[in-house]
Amino acid sequence: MKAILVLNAGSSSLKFALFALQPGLADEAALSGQVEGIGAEPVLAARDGEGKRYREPLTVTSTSRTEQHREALTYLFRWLSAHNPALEIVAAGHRIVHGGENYSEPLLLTGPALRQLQKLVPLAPLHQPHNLRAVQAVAALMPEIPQVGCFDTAFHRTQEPVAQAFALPRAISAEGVKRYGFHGLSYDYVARQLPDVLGDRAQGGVVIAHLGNGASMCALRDGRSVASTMGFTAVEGLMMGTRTGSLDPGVLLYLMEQKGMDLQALTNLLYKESGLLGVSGISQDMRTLLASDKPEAAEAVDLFCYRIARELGSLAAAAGGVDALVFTGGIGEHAAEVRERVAARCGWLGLKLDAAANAAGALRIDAPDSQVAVAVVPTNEEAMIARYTVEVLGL
Ligand SMILES: Nc1ncnc2c1ncn2[C@@H]1O[C@H](COP(=O)(O)OP(=O)(O)O)[C@@H](O)[C@H]1O
Ligand SMILES: CC(=O)OP(=O)(O)O
Ligand SMILES: [Mg+2]
Repeated sequence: MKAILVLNAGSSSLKFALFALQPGLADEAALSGQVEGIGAEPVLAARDGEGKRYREPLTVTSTSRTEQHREALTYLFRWLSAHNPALEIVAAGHRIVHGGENYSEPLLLTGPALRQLQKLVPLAPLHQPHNLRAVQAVAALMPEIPQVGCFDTAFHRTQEPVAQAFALPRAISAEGVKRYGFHGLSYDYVARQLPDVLGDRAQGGVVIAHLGNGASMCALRDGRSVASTMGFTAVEGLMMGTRTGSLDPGVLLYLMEQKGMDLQALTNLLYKESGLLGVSGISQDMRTLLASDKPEAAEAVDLFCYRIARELGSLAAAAGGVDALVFTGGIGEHAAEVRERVAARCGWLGLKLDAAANAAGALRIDAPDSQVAVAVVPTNEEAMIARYTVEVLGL
């Protein structure tokens, strides 16, 4: 059977999925998984449509993250052809984090488009280079198949100009220095489920919190993005696994002037050394922090939840009121304690959780007398990419 290969390359992981090409493409992949721990000790973990699980460490020859990304791709292609003899890959779809000013729809990746996208690498250093490397690797190994790029920024292009603007001099804004927003494929997928989960409220003011390793929130009205916590790069907004989120820019000036920190040191600080990892000094992984009894871990989790509640207030204003709050992403879907602690700070909105439903990870977790609906909707960026790939190629 023919299949679509989906690749979603992150900073330390390479997620993949194979979707059988059939009428009414299923959200369930025939085979999916990820190579995680790239840059350290990469491991491939996967499961097939029948639920059979695979887990194997990769033997890599290099310790460099970039080199290991390359090795992971080669390993993955070999592994895929050994494990899916019945599936013939006829097209590939990729998550490309930054589409910049020009790309607001999924598109067939050609040489000129790839050169444009390469220019956006400095705007998404943790993602864009790996996304594009995956496209090159597929082109080298399967030159005959078409490849489609799906952009994380695209979903937010419906925002009004005022929501995308920085208060910068006009000449700088005119160069495209504005708020783009990210996690758009995730918001797109979740937004399409909302009518079933929320009924009429789906058309009202809805805030979706995508809480993964990277984390952001998006305000929607009539199912479209009106505002987002992430801006020009994927470092603005919420506190994340290793990223600061919003930071007074004066802190950067201070660190440059008083501590002599240069561009590389500040980039590492903003993207890799801060967030849950930096504040706790223990881990970037929410599971580890929730299980820890160290006060530093508790402080990190508390700041994470506080920042979400603060941003909810801001997004409620942008959306002209909030009828529903929706959690998604690894933390949003699985960490009941985080949802509970965020909700506890949002009582002023008339938001109340049903504690038992929340602990059970139910789809709707608001209490009967809550004025705001609260839901947990698992995201599926890979299924969204597969659908767009089929659409763009007319398969
Ligand atoms: N059962 C769980 N409880 C708490 N946190 C979880 C659980 N499962 C996953 N997470 C957290 O989800 C985060 C990763 O989210 P995910 O959406 O998979 O990230 P990515 O941005 O890499 O796609 C990690 O912080 C991890 O600890
Ligand atoms: C844009 C972004 O932050 O993505 P991720 O959550 O995959 O790191
Ligand atoms: Mg993610």
